[in-house]
Amino acid sequence: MRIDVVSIFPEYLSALDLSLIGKAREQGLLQLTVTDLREFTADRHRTVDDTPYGGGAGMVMKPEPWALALDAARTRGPAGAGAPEQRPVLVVPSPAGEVFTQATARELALREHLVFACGRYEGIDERVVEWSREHFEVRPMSLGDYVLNGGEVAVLAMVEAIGRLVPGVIGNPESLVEESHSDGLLEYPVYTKPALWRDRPVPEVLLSGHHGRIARWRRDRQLQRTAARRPDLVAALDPAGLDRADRDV
Ligand SMILES: COC(=O)c1ccnc(N)c1
Repeated sequence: MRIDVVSIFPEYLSALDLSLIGKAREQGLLQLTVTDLREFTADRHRTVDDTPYGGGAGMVMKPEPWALALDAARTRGPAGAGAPEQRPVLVVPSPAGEVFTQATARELALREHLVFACGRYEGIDERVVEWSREHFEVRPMSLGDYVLNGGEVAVLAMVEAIGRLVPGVIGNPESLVEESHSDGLLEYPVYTKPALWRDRPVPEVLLSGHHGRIARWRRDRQLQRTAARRPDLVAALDPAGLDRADRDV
């Protein structure tokens, strides 16, 4: 998978040099390039913003630098030989976007080329989004209902959520199976040594070695936790995925 990120604060994305994503880049599992939008300006001050038409507070990001930067990212193309099979996906982090979920991460982890456009100020001139539709699948994307100062933090979260699903990035793919949202439920609580810690014991069943009882206990905890913290997820569950014991929780 190829990932391109365009930002006026490329150093914000240096966290992607670390840990699992950093290692995946070294191993060639992910090709990730971060580009400074200001490289695509033509004036001495490397201007990327201007006042909004129609008035209002703040500044808007100018369209031309973005068009040049996105064209450069697109033609950098996905890994491997030949013309890309799919159009690249242009992800535009925005509180006005579709909500990014684990399902979105799974969907985007299957794509060849993702381009992330980090907006700042009051946002990017809307004509860039319209212009981009010719060569990209354009996806304004929100992490939830709150506002950030720029798209960079959202890109860090999305690249991690997507990148970890790319085959080979996580050493043990088993650990992807039972995590939150993988089956529509929140994950169960986890424990490790010591068995007794500050007068708090580990739940007995987890020490029993009885795999069936442990699986049942974990599933019950998932259902209870999800019902308590995310009733919206319970409402969205497919009843066919619940067995009789689930319904008794
Ligand atoms: C500038 O970007 C944002 O404020 C943003 C991006 C993604 N999700 C959000 N909830 C906000």
